[in-house]
Amino acid sequence: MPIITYSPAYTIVPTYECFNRCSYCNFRVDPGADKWMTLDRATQILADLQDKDVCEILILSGEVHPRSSRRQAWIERIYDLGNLALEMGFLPHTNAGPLSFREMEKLAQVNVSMGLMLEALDPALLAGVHRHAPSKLPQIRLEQLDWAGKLQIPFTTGLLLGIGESAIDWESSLQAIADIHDRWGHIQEVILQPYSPGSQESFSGMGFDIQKLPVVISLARQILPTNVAIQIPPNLIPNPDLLLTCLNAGARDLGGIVPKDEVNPDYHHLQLSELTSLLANAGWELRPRLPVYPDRVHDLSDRLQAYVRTSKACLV
Ligand SMILES: O=c1nc2n(C[C@H](O)[C@H](O)[C@H](O)CO)c3cc(O)ccc3cc-2c(=O)[nH]1
Ligand SMILES: C[C@H]1O[C@@H](n2cnc3c(N)ncnc32)[C@H](O)[C@@H]1O
Ligand code: MET
Ligand code: SF4
Repeated sequence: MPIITYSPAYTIVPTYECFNRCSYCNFRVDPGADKWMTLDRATQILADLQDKDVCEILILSGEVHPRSSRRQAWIERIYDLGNLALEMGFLPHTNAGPLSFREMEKLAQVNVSMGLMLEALDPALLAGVHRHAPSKLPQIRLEQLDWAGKLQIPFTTGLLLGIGESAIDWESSLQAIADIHDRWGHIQEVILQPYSPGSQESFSGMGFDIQKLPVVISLARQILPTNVAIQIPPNLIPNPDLLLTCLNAGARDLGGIVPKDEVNPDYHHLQLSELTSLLANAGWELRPRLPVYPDRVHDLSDRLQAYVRTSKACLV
């Protein structure tokens, strides 16, 4: 049977505080308004996960301003959380927004893959949903993808669909990702993420017309090199038939299946057993994977490769 993958994951949030205010965000709180995740708390959480089928620790963070005096402590905390996860047998994947080259290099030491959504290139968004989000400048994000390539970090990026971008923009954003991948070969997957309205945000847009997702997947499959997988989030796709149509259009990965989707807390995942039988009935085998794809493991440091080999490798 042809294979569809997912990553058995758990999300740790170093902080929800974020100096950006993307108007579709259901995650952020104001700077200073939450307590950062402590290493003690993370140790407890990870200890509770030891006997569960979890391999990836997704470290997803709100952002401290690059010129804030708290920036360095924030990076240190994210580094320490990654290191702790490794030492406790898990494999971290961090997405903490744009980083300086030095910061990226540092966090790469304790992550088997990292990520940053390109989202969209359309400059119109800077007057729309990204009006108060300096981190979402397209040039900054393209530069991040390029730096990640230079550092040979196995990388996840993607498009956020339905935030006011034009349909032409899907093509140019995908082409930009393909071009960077041609240069460095480090993009392991591209997420096609339908913007999904939640209860906390200020935007309250319509959400992406989910019926169009298969079309965007076909477009992505035409533009992206074959060794870049297309990831779609099953909890944001409201009916099983449409999910199967997306797979037929070329999506091959369902991303992190987590107990709580921190970005879209209003959308729950199906039970793994339900998802497995849904796919099996349509002739697909659902199989767990690591947060680093097999063909990218050789890019990791010896230390990280050793962790990959001895991780709870629930899998492989
Ligand atoms: O559960 C989620 N996982 C998200 N992930 C995690 C992803 O599903 C997995 O961590 C990767 O596939 C690595 O295994 C992201 C990873 C990125 O690098 C960039 C963006 C996202 C977005 C989400 C998300 O909205 N929800
Ligand atoms: C982690 C990634 O999640 C995406 N993101 C942020 N808010 C939403 C939402 N309401 N719906 C879908 N995706 C979202 C952003 O692109 C971010 O980079
Ligand atoms: N702040 C980062 C970004 O937007 C990651 C988390 S978003 C909820 O790229
Ligand atoms: S989407 Fe990310 S950058 Fe934007 S406000 Fe939310 S946490 Fe901050």
